[in-house]
Amino acid sequence: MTHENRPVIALDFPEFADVKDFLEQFDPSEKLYIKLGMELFYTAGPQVVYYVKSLGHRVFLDLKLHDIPNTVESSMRVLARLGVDMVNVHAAGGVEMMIAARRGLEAGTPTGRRKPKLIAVTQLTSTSEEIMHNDQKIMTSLEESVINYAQKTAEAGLDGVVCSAHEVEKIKTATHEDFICLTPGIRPAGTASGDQKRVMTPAQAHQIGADYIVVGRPITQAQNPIEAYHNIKAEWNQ
Ligand SMILES: O=c1ccn([C@@H]2O[C@H](COP(=O)(O)O)[C@@H](O)[C@H]2O)c(=O)[nH]1
Repeated sequence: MTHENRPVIALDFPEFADVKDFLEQFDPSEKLYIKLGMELFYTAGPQVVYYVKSLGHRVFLDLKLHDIPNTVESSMRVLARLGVDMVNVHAAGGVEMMIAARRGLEAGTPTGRRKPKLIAVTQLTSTSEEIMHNDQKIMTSLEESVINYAQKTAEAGLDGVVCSAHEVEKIKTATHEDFICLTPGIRPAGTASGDQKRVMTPAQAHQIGADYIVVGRPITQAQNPIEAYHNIKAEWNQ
């Protein structure tokens, strides 16, 4: 089991300048784990990755690739050159697509550089069982669907999954202890869930054995983001 002791901060901002403003609030000696998603990558591209890496932070590039295997493979080959620490795909793309993603990442990682971890999204943490039944017409329980995606991800040889903290124990049993469970949908007690449906506090996520927690708005929209980050980090490491 991995325990990444830093919460992964989701920087869902519209502009590169917002990233700079946010990161400048931290002591430069504090090394963070940053998640960059579609919003920033679509506006700022690789430059924002290079900037965050130049400050010595880790980067999870959360682009959730989901396309035909050939397209995913060639996109992963390109993403592998960026120097990020983790990337992802949607498990719904299927085993063949996930194997292609892995192949692309392996082929694209420059010699001597560590290959980024590759994980797959199971069911988004904004999805409830009702939404899954109505919109996706997957008529199993949500937990069964998540576990099925996790098993397919393991079969494809990926490093782990994105899931909610609620499913971590069952996923580890269905795959293996070292299979990464990265969990968004983290909400400290008393904070708004927003669009997230399957939520847990940092302390509960720790207790249940999540390997990574991802936290966005409870930090980035807090009155004092640095204090919010340190409180969540302390709760996660209790
Ligand atoms: O299932 C998923 C997959 C990815 N995310 C991403 O995590 C953050 C969560 O942000 P909050 O502000 O803490 O809700 C966000 O960037 C999502 O794109 C997820 O929430 N659920």
